[in-house]
Amino acid sequence: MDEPVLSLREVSKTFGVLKASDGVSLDLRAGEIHALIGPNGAGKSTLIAQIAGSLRPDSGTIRFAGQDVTRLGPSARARRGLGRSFQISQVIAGFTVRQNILLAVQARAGRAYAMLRRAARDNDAMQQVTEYAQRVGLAERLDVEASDIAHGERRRLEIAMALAMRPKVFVLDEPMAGMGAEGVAVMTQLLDPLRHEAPILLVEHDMQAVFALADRISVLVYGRIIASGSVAEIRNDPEVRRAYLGDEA
Ligand SMILES: Nc1ncnc2c1ncn2[C@@H]1O[C@H](COP(=O)(O)OP(=O)(O)OP(=O)(O)O)[C@@H](O)[C@H]1O
Repeated sequence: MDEPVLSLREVSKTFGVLKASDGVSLDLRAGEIHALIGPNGAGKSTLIAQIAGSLRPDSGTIRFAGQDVTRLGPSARARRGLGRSFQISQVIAGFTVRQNILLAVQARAGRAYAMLRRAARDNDAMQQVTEYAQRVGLAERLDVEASDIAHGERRRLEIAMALAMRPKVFVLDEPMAGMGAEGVAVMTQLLDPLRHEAPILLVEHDMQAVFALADRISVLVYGRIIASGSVAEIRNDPEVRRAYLGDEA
């Protein structure tokens, strides 16, 4: 089988006496959605920070696209296509939807923020902005400032921006957070086909969405992966039910 796009081996991180990551091994393969679930404080954010490069593991290795990136910082990883592609802070509130997506298109092209005005006259870039907006259902909202759009629209804007960056993997940190059932359904439909553009590591608390989307699920508890398998395997795993899922399975 091909080498996984992203591969963690025995990654550990300790804060004082607390083992936030305790020998975590995890693979993300081409074409898949791999969900990472677990209770609050299990160490999901700590793991994402180590994947993004903003936190250095104490031990273990992180390989990405065939290279050991364990010692690389966030920007070196981002340049290789390992973007932490789903951060709320990445949306600029005072910019319109169009300007925000354009920034992501330009960032991928490696051009600076100062080029924004000139880029606005760049037909190719503007064409791409329109296409990304259409894909996430924001074509009618292009001229609205990001601060004036609804929460669900903002999350869809983040997806458009993540798409525009064309990363080699998507690391999605709770994309359903704060959404009602309808928003979750819309977002689930949006994310579903994305796995074919780049595999997705999906950290998410909404179990309906996880069960609908995941090819594989890993369960993190107290910094350790206690189980990894298909949706059916995880739903039926007695230890997972006890530690996390309870009635939701
Ligand atoms: N910089 C830090 N210094 C000390 N302890 C930390 C630090 N970052 C995280 N922790 C601790 O590590 C543990 C794991 O936290 P983390 O935020 O990774 O969990 P999580 O699974 O993302 O939780 P949630 O689902 O609530 O976001 C927690 O006990 C947390 O208090």
